[in-house]
Amino acid sequence: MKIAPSILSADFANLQTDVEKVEQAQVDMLHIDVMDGHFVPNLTFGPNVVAALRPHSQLVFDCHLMIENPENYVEAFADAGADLIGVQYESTPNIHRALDMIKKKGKLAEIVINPGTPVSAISSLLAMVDQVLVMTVDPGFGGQKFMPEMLDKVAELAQIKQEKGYHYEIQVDGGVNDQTIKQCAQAGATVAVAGSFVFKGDPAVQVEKLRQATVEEAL
Ligand SMILES: O=C(CO)[C@@H](O)[C@H](O)COP(=O)(O)O
Ligand SMILES: [Co+2]
Repeated sequence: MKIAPSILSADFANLQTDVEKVEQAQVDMLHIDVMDGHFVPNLTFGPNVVAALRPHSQLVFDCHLMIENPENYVEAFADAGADLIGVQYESTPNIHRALDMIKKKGKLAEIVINPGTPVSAISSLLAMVDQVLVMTVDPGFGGQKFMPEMLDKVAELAQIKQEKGYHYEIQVDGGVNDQTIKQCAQAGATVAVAGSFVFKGDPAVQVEKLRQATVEEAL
């Protein structure tokens, strides 16, 4: 299981330091939650923050765009240094165009589904994406409770991937801690985002707890 700390719960006054801490913990990617105050009732970072962090980290930057009409911002995030760009299925009538633009910019493309969206809604997009993100909370805030009923969607995506020979990673995001990550791994998730759990203590210790939990699950 890959680990992707979300900087939504980092210390915004010391963002560079917190990014360096998770990088030293050898995590697999850095999850950057972009919110516009329209698609979700919260505001966070724009491409300028991504560009500011880029020279300070070698990590894969995984930008989770919780914004309306993300196709208008794909280029800006790609140019700012995003490696993987996630767009919410619910955020635009032009979801295929948004994914296509990400790929044309040479970046990894991710489709994200909210708790109310079934896997069947994105079946025609699965062949083209590098990652599918199953939200395990309603998007907008860190520190919410994990929704175990979303795990059926993770299992469904794992089965489709195997049957069709698709290559996407299956990411879970929201309420992931050293207990819920075990259920995610069991259902077939391959990448776990964790914000409040990682930054509520020493990130190195917290990341190790997540790793240990998935190792135990595999035994
Ligand atoms: O996309 C989101 C929230 O909308 C997430 O990436 C959160 O940042 C996860 O936070 P925790 O639930 O792990 O605290
Ligand atoms: Co996120």
